[in-house]
Amino acid sequence: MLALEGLHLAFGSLPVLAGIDLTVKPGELVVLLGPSGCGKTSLLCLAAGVEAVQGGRVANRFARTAMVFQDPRLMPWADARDNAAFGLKALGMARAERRATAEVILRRLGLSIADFGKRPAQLSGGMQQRVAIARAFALRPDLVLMDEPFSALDVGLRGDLQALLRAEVEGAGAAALFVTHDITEAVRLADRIVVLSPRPARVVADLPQQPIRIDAAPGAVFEAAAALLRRPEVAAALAAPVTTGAPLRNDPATFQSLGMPAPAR
Ligand SMILES: Nc1ncnc2c1ncn2[C@@H]1O[C@H](COP(=O)(O)OP(=O)(O)OP(=O)(O)O)[C@@H](O)[C@H]1O
Repeated sequence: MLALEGLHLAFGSLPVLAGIDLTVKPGELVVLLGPSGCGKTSLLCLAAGVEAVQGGRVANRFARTAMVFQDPRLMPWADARDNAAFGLKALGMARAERRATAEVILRRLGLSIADFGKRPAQLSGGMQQRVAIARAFALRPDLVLMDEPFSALDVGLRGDLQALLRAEVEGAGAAALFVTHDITEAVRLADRIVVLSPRPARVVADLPQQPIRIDAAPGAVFEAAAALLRRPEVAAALAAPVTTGAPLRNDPATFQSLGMPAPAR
């Protein structure tokens, strides 16, 4: 289990986290949803141990933690296969086995054999992000920390990668803490959604979700997002209009206000 207890963080005089309590249990996909700049990346860096704890406690009892960033951070001189295999050398795996392991995961994530030998500059943004996800899952992590890994991608591609990511997390039996400011992404992925307030961040809601089938109609995603926004504390944290009691119209303008495309009629 990952347990964050009473985390406080400030950068100089700027308070960023104001007492965060959060747990991630084995096998659970927790989405951390909050407005831009509220401190989500900082929280993830504390959980990963790359930011020093100032106040509170981080206890990570998972055996192996991997991280995926918004920017794929691939080695520009290495091909897709060597990038995906990057962490395996440190585990003492021989080169042939590293490459074979990377190929299996790259294939699962939608790369073809013709792509394995390409360097990042020869791959699209979406393919680069697939390689970054492969690099993380090649380690066979039991916890994956993800910082808005799809936010630079266009909407259609994001849907594909969300589906692949969920399959990968479930296939590995891993737990995941996934940061986003996109409510539709949150409802598509989460077993649990933890909502943060604007900076300094506090947890305003911690809500179990009925996971939506990844191939569900856009209307189902809309309904789940709307249900979340009917909670005043969530709407306030995300600076969305409070929708309590008000009928949500199933029209393109309503979808647009939620940052998602309207479903095809
Ligand atoms: N190393 C740093 N030094 C000083 N200020 C920082 C540092 N890192 C982050 N900040 C500030 O802390 C606040 C929270 O940043 P953080 O990146 O954690 O937010 P976020 O919720 O991930 O934002 P976004 O959704 O835009 O990615 C921001 O105001 C940011 O400018």
